[in-house]
Amino acid sequence: MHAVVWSNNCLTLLNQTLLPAKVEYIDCYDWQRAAEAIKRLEVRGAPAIGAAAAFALVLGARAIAGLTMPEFRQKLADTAEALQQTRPTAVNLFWAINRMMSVLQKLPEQADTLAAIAALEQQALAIAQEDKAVNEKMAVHGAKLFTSPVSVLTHCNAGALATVAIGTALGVIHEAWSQGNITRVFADETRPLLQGARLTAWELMQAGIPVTLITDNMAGWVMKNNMVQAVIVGADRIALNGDVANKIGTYSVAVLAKEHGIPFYVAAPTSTFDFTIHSGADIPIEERCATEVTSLGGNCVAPQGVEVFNPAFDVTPHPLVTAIITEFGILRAPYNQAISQLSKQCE
Ligand SMILES: CSC[C@@H](O)[C@@H](O)C(=O)COP(=O)(O)O
Repeated sequence: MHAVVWSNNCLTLLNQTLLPAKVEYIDCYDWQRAAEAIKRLEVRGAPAIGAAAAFALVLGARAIAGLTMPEFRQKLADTAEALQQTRPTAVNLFWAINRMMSVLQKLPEQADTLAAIAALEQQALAIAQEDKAVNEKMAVHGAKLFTSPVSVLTHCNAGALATVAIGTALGVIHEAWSQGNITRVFADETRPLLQGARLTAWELMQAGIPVTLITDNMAGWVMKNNMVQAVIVGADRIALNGDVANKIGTYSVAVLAKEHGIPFYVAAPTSTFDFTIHSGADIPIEERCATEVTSLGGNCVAPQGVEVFNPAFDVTPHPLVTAIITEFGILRAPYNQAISQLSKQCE
């Protein structure tokens, strides 16, 4: 199962809006289709969005190969700008686009558009390849947090479907489970779009990891009854002070974990850290359309015309975060220090 695949100048995306009912792929031959897929959540999850946007830029570059180099640069900058508009919260999108555009700055003076396209493709492939390596390192570091068999709870989907490889939080779960230290995963269904029910439950069942699906409002009761001993989630953007933006509902889970004395872990690669913002207050929170809340499985579940608030993400304040698992190791409070140290390692 691969969420993002690049071959023969085509970006193939597993259509996550149809899972688990249908396993269908979308072949993107132009950047516009890839951008549409990001907006519609056909491809979703912070690292997967970043990789998809990188390949979308290669598609965009191929379409304008015949332009002069100055025109090519300008047009590709417009494409990058349009891709940045697709989803505002996951910083991996901006990180990947910036990495791609920096390739153009490093080209030799005499480089033509074909050389530029080749360099862009190499960079997109490197972004995808690195995500794989980073997932594996996080899994190894994160598994060290689990030294005896426990049940864990997760929210949304931070698995293979959200990345290029094994996932962030689910990568850690997979590794700890293979070491005998995770006995069961409780997956929040994750309203409104049910990434937990549709994607996480499906992924874990495919991997043979015991999973129990619960609705979001059951998490507190599950904790109260000692049915989970840790929470582990992914992230879409982490500020310098350790505040974590992730799928809406994550904040509630973190508050519940604190109340029940359960550790709350976040697994995220360095591409999910925004080293330019000081706190979660600076993280743009995507708001999505009302119909995601007023309908369920295509059926209307609310009165026509009701006012709706539909933030796709929330911010968990850093005091609620027990540890952040990265490819470089485990970060703990004080996060300001740990994250500024991390930013130096990434330079
Ligand atoms: C490794 S993915 C981490 C996050 O991107 C994930 O938890 C999440 O919130 C995804 O939201 P989505 O709206 O499905 O893109």
